[in-house]
Amino acid sequence: MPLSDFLDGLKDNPYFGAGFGLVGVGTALALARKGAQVGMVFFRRNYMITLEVPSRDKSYHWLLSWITKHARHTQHLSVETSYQAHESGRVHTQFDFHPSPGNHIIWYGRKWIRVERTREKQMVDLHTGTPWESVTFTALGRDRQIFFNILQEARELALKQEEGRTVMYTAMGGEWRPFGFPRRRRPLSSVVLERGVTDRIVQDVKDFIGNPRWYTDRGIPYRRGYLLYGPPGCGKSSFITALAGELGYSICLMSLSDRTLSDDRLNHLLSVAPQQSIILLEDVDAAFVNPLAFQGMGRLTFSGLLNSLDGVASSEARIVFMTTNYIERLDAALIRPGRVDLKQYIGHCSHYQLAQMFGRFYPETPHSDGDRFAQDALSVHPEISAAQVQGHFLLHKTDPQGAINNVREIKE
Ligand SMILES: Nc1ncnc2c1ncn2[C@@H]1O[C@H](COP(=O)(O)OP(=O)(O)OP(=O)(O)O)[C@@H](O)[C@H]1O
Repeated sequence: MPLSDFLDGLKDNPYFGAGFGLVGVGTALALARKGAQVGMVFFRRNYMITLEVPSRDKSYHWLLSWITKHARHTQHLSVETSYQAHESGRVHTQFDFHPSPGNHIIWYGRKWIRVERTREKQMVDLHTGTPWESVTFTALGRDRQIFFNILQEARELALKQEEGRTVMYTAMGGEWRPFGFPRRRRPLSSVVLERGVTDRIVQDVKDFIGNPRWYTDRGIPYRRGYLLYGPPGCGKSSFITALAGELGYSICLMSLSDRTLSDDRLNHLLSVAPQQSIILLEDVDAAFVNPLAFQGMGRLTFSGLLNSLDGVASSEARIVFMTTNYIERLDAALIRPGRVDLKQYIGHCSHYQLAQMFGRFYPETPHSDGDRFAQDALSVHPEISAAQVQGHFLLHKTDPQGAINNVREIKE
């Protein structure tokens, strides 16, 4: 049979005709899909711009706050809880809301912008030990300026939040992360220490910050160490927070009893601490009861700590504050000059402090009331902490006479 007759025969076959039609439709669909994909890629390449910001980038956290502000109506949030328990039993908790992973649409600069926050379950950022994250901004058009504007605005927003505030950083893996929202600066006058103590330390720190040349001319590392010691609740941490506020510095808070801390990590953290910050090592005795004992605890060694402290040097003023309730437990090598240049005992309230605190809390009362309160309180409780006194005042918020008459109850 000639070929043309054979093909005519196939055409007339109803089964074959239907199959041919299906194949045709399938092919057309596949082609259309491919075409759409290619078209989309072409469109993306030529008419859309994207910006990816990985979580390791400095602007990542600024941008999350920016997105929170602009995606105000988003119903999909994730929470970032900052929690810190101190040896003394104090606990800080803070909840920050951010847009959850997924897509968010934002109207900005007369454009719709798609913001995609992704979190990789399989990938971990080795620096911080947290899941790898990124945000990607996609906008129509080819003008990158919009991304510059967003970054700029996010930075300004973050700086504004920090204005007049003290930023607290905490160590996350190998880097410092802001912990909670920046706090309102605490005025130095709100922490009442023994007469002359505040001035002594503030003067010393200001002299240090103001005289970098003195150090460089003599080839001395530009750093200064402070140790505040004494019973709990007497104002060590509060004073350091207020001092940071006074200087316009932030605080990098670290606990040496953190078991994941190694010599290398400590060294690294101290060398990458943000500029203009006070490094605060709280409860230093907790990790170093005895230099031999902690070799089994984590991988931080006593000599590692000493090396890290000695290595802390930069052209920026580097200030390290340590606090402890038990100075007698500290190894002499840790607190020798060069590592600790100024030691200050912050003790139980003196007559002077009690009268001052009374006057600050009840400003409308005469001096003599403050004196009477101080005298009565000390006669009943010779060793009393400022935290206890503050608690007592809070019980008698609007009743100064009640605070005086009930001094016996203070410790309860
Ligand atoms: N000298 C002080 N003047 C005013 N308030 C104080 C003073 N000392 C403590 N307080 C108040 O008591 C609370 C606890 O104080 P803070 O944490 O500063 O004590 P601390 O000495 O650092 O204690 P710890 O040794 O337990 O860390 C804070 O709320 C603080 O406001």
